[in-house]
Amino acid sequence: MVSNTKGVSSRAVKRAKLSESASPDEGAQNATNKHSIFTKWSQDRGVEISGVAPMRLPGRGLGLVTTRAIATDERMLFIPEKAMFKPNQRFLKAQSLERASPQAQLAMSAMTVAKSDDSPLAVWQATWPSAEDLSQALPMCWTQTERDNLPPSVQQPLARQEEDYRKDWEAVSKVCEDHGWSETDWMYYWQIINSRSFHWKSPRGKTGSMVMCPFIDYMNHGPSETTCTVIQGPRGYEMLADRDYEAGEEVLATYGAHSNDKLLVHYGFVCSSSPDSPNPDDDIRLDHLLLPALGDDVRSQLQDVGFLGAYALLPATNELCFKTQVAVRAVLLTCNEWEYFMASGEDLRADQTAAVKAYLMPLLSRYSTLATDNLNLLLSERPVGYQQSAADVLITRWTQIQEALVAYVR
Ligand SMILES: C[S@@+](CC[C@H](N)C(=O)[O-])C[C@H]1O[C@@H](n2cnc3c(N)ncnc32)[C@H](O)[C@@H]1O
Repeated sequence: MVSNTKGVSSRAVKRAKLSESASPDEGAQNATNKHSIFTKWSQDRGVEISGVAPMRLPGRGLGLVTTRAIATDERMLFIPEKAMFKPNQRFLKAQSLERASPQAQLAMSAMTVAKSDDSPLAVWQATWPSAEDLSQALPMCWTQTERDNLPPSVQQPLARQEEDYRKDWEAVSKVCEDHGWSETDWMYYWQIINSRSFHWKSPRGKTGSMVMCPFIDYMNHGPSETTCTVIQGPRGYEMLADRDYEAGEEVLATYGAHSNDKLLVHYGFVCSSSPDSPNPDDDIRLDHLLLPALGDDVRSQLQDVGFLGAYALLPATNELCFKTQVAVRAVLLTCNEWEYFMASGEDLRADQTAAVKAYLMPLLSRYSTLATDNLNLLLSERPVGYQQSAADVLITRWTQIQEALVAYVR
């Protein structure tokens, strides 16, 4: 039993379940209604909303937009703990799922409620993306052709996500079978939780848990230092304006200092980033180029000092990350020189920046060729086997990679 979802008016539920009509105007009207109904539903549960409202935004689903001018530090949202949807520990215990991952526990709790007749979450569910929206956006659901075009740096976080998904499915598959729910049903709720949950640590509890928070889950992501502040207070989450806003501006929160590779895998989008306006959180991973080039001895030396892997070019500063600089110097320098650089960040004798760049040039040039080939294929008139949305996001990511490489080797 999830206490914070009790008592929803069944009239509101039925209204929210109105199917979207064939007429575009009526469809738009219903879409507006379901967001108004959910806004009221959230307020009835103690969510405080001031000066923001949900709005459909091109290329990013729904987002929160200011309805009036907002001053720096003004509170736009407050989500009390009582309005949060939490894992249902009693149900999880009864199903022997206490040891499942926090994501699996929350997804299973949400699915159980959402699939019940007259679901108390129906008003909220009506505002979530559809299974089709998710499968178009998330690489884990893409066809092999689309996945083959992903940059090599995306493969590792994708493999990790698939491993997490597989373990969670193994943990819950029997419970799903008992309830007559398919893996496709389950995957939808797993993906919803993956992209819409928060980590809440109750001031009363010893441990934290993953939760869902109504209304604030409309908020789209922006890079670090460019977004509103979401803080956890003793009674709930607050969202404060980071600057003055005019009416009609989108307000963003940051989901973390994530690279675009990670955003693509977990959330199905990439932030804009170009040499003129780089994303401070982005990096262009170079492991697939550098690790094979280093050789066994150097790799083992780097492993000993904790510098093996996670090599990157940083588009925001047009520089190589420190680990990459250490790794290439392990090839170029004597042991003393290398250790001096590792400890001080400076070269003992002449500055090795140009030598490091010269070492990397053939590798980066190979990567640039791969980016060009993939872009040519995606930009060809009719790339076979690609959904438009997958092709678009791949074009964006490969262009970012290509631009960062060109800016560095210039
Ligand atoms: C917590 S939800 C935010 C609300 C969501 N836009 C919706 O329509 O329900 C997270 C999802 O929003 C989308 N999103 C968030 N930030 C975005 C951004 N900066 N650009 C494009 N899509 C974004 C992604 O689909 C992501 O998985």
